[in-house]
Amino acid sequence: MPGTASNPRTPPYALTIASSDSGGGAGIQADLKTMTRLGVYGGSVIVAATAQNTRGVEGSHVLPAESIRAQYEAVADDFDIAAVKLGMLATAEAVETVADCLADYDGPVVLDPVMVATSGDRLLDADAVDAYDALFAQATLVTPNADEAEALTGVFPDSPAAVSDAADWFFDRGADAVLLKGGHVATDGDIVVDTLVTPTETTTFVNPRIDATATHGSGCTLSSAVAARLARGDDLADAVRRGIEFTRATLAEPADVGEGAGSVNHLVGVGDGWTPDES
Ligand SMILES: Cc1ncc(CO)c(N)n1
Repeated sequence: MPGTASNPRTPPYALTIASSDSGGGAGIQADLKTMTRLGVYGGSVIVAATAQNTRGVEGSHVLPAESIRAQYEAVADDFDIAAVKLGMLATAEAVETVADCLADYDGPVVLDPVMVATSGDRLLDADAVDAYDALFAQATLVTPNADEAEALTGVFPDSPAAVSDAADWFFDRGADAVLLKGGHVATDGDIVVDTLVTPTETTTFVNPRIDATATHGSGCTLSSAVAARLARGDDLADAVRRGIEFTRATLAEPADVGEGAGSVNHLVGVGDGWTPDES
């Protein structure tokens, strides 16, 4: 039901805790665009401001822990947060601060363990990886790509047995579910297999591979789309399926912006955007 000025509608509210990509294709910018496209009101806690474009990461400035905490408290005090997405957390101190902020939060948490940008630049300090352990215990879903899964668990998830072993590593640390993304895994035939694993169930999502070079922002988009669908009340498997569908749409018609490989296109299907009612 559309709202009116005197009787506003109440959209679900989701929060991204992640870092700014000045270029706009990944990070907080991808998260907020995705949440908007999926009908969710998005808020943000900015951990670091990266100086970044489609070619690479030029620099990164991490906010002080008290500023990260103050942003979270301002949001948590005022909004009913229906889901949280976690992206680039930069340092061990920031990871610990976020884990501490979320200790009392009991809604769904989608944790994208961002470590390296598509361009190859590091986004997480090496000594921050151990600090993640405190966050896995709070995660409803962890969404590693195959390289992140290997860096964390020691297992490259390119077979059902390896997927199961990698997932067990996250379960040992208290995660409720893991989505092992297949985009970085070579397959026979042009398909991508993403596998959602819970301690009791395994669901595979098999899709034709999109031959995309403009993949910047795809991981951020998927994890925030899943968080948005969870905020809208989907169960986990539906949220993941729809998150994959939206991400595939943004990959299939990439945005030709910047001199680098380009970005996923959050404007897919938007046309010229909102226009005033001229009638
Ligand atoms: C800020 C930011 N978050 C995440 C990614 C992952 O692509 C990126 N490149 N930049």
